[in-house]
Amino acid sequence: MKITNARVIVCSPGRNFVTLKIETDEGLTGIGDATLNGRELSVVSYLTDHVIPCLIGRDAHQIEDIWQYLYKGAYWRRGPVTMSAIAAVDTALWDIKAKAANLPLYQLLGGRSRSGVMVYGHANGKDIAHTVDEVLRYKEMGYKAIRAQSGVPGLEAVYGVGKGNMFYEPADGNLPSEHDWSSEKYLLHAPKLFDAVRQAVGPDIHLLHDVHHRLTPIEAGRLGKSLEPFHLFWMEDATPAENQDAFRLIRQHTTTPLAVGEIFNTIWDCKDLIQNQLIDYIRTTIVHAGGLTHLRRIADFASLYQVRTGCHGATDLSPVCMGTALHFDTWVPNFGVQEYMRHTELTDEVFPHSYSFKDGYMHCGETIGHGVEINEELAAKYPYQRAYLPVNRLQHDGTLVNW
Ligand SMILES: O=C(O)[C@@H](O)[C@@H](O)[C@H](O)[C@H](O)CO
Ligand SMILES: [Mg+2]
Repeated sequence: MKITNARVIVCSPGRNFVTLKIETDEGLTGIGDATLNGRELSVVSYLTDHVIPCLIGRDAHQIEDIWQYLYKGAYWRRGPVTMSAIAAVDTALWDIKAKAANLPLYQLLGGRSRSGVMVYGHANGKDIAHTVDEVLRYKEMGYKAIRAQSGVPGLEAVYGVGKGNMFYEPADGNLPSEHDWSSEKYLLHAPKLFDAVRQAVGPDIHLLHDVHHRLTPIEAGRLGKSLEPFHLFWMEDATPAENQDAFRLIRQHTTTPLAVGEIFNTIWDCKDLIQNQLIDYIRTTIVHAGGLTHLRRIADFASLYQVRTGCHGATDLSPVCMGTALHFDTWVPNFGVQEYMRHTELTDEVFPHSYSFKDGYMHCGETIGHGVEINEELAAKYPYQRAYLPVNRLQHDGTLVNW
């Protein structure tokens, strides 16, 4: 089956999405997500100018060979732009292969390992009382796992605290908006938040928290220790992980489980973390980590060390990524949890899909392929709009820190 054409579709039904569509001489088509929040057009160019010309005429069935060809063939390996572009090709080809086999994608991976995919939702509040209300609202909706974030007294805007109730969208500005930060204020506040949340929600709900790379390793150790009484499911991105060894220091101080990896692109970003058992959950997902082909490789490696998966699932990953991740989650033996931030109704209209949510679990559906399509006519009504993620500065002197 030959690849005859490939096209990039950029749309912005409320936020930007980049989608690759591959066509074949047998009439089968497949789509893949290539969205890289705030840097979307660089992936568009990478695909259009450099990848698509190399795809035409290749056998769409040779997924592994095409993956290696794009990864090794570029000479310049890794990085978010390269790996998101490879991911889009890979996802579209898996979609095509599953359609050719007349099977839902998870069947090609090895079949079903579980009845449903446990997901966590986002409870965000401006203060502790508001976050507690939100956590209870998510519990009411059936969620078994809930991430809690709250505003910090004395800080104006804090990561994870959005404006609306269901749809949190951090890329909010034509230029990056500026937030202020104080680790001291946050470290005093977070244990109070989880004390209140745990008391209100009871012992059975899994609670998660995202630190968004904001602490030093020793501060993260302190936070993890102070959250131990509230038995979190995980503490995410406690410190930046360019230096994977930083997690050793956190580990020495706390038994709070650690998750990291939404910004990782390859197995090399998490190899040391995994083999030294410095983390409990790996957050890489389809789009930013080279597609299903590479994500599967990471997950298999992680399984040797009892590290479980917890795929990134923010709204800047399109429904195409979400749908594909749900097939992966349905199969992967060392599954932990899947993040689920709901897309808006308009986004769901642009990307009709067969996945669904019920009682805290998601189901990838039995549609052949990955089960997500794009309505190109509707997509064309919402052209690209520049939008950046915020930046963060220390409150007391304006030093730029991690957002
Ligand atoms: O855990 C998460 O979902 C996040 O950290 C993301 O919301 C992240 O901020 C965005 O994906 C950035 O584009
Ligand atoms: Mg995160």
